[in-house]
Amino acid sequence: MNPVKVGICGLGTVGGGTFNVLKRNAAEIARRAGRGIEVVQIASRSAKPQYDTTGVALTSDPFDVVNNPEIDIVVELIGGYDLARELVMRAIENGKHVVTANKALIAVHGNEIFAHARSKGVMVAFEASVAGGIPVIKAIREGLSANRINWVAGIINGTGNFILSEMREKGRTFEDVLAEAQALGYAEADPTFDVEGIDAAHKLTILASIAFGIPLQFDKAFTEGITKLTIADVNYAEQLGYRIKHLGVARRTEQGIELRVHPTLIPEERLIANVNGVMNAVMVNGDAVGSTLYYGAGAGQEPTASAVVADLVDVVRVLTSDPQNRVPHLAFQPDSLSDLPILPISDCESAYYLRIQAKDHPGVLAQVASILSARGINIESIMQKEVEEQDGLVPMILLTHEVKEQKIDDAITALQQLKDIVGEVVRIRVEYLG
Ligand SMILES: NC(=O)c1ccc[n+]([C@@H]2O[C@H](COP(=O)([O-])OP(=O)(O)OC[C@H]3O[C@@H](n4cnc5c(N)ncnc54)[C@H](O)[C@@H]3O)[C@@H](O)[C@H]2O)c1
Ligand SMILES: N[C@@H](CCO)C(=O)O
Ligand code: NA
Repeated sequence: MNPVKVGICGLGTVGGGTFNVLKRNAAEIARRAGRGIEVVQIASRSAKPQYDTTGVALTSDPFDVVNNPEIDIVVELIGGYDLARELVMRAIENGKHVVTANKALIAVHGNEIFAHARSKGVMVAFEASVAGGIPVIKAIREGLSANRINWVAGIINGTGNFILSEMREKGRTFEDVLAEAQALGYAEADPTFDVEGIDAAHKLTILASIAFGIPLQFDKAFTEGITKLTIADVNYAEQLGYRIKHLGVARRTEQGIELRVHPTLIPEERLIANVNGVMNAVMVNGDAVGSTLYYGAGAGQEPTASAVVADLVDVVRVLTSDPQNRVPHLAFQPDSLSDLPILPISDCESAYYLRIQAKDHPGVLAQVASILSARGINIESIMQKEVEEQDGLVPMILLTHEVKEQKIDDAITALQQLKDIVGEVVRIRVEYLG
């Protein structure tokens, strides 16, 4: 089948990321979508963009993209309210499906955009608009559709969380960290949107609509940013056992919906209190499922592109005429499953904790180290305990770097043959999960 033809408006942080991910993972994406996805035109302000756009038509006018009869899906990544609205409405008018990362656009003009899209029978997808790469819209809309949602609460601005984390952990100044967030491509074009809570309010508005089934009502959101927070408050909160996080909260009450973003004290033992840097996390509480938590990068080039491309795949799947292929059971189209082998445990790689019981003789440690190093196993750390009263043995605890299981098996066999080592070597696998 012919590839689906896509046009991108805006080749900045997210546009560049989307272009790169589509190119790099083209084969994998086609296996999931059931068709190739080809970028045929890009509207960019720069005549010579920093990406390899060979074979792609470039234009400085984004209306060329939304009016291009060849294009099936328009990806709007320019940002802002007015031009983006005009482009998206025109794309819909022209019968094109739309994917956008623009939360300002959806929160403020979404009701009108969705009505127009319905009348023209096209899709508008916007997963990247909330919490960047975290598929939280999909989780609420699809995975939690059995529930009456009670509340949603989340850290939904990456720039703000990055600033608060760096200030707290490293004592850096607000201005210094904000400048870095801008350089890293996290911040909005106007960073007051990030630090005054406007961006978080846009996102919360979208989450509340999806959670409670209400129209988008950004103008009703209570919005307070992080600019008035002081290090003194962060420290006092910490002494009381709390972290201060900038949170968006949407809660159903008997009287109506709370819709508010502001700095919030959260008990430090909560998972969400430990979400730092540019990471975002959204908790959703439903009457059947209870509390659930979604975590990941809330901003940045490729994390955001991840969500944009996933929306493209969703649209392409719906476009296929075969209902069987729309949502493949195993995520990949059945005729695209690959025959990658499943590895036996001996070929799996991890780090290891080893506990050895040794006799209290000189030179045991050197023998242990030489057995490990002969097999290319690097030691991360060693802890040797006092002689244990009862049996006169010395427990020796080692952490290794990552290595294939086969090598550890060999080493354990060799260690157990040493005359100064008693009993079995205890082995527990270590995963750093970074
Ligand atoms: N950066 C992130 O981490 C992130 C994450 C989620 C969502 N978003 C959203 O994605 C959208 C894009 O953000 P970004 O960070 O990529 O911004 P950006 O400023 O890096 O990119 C926007 C691009 O659009 C171009 N542009 C502006 N007007 C244009 C015009 N008339 N014609 C052609 N090109 C034009 C700019 O030159 C720029 O290259 C925004 O809506 C933003 O809120 C960004
Ligand atoms: N400026 C936004 C981008 C992601 O939406 C943030 O920092 O979270
Ligand atoms: Na998302």
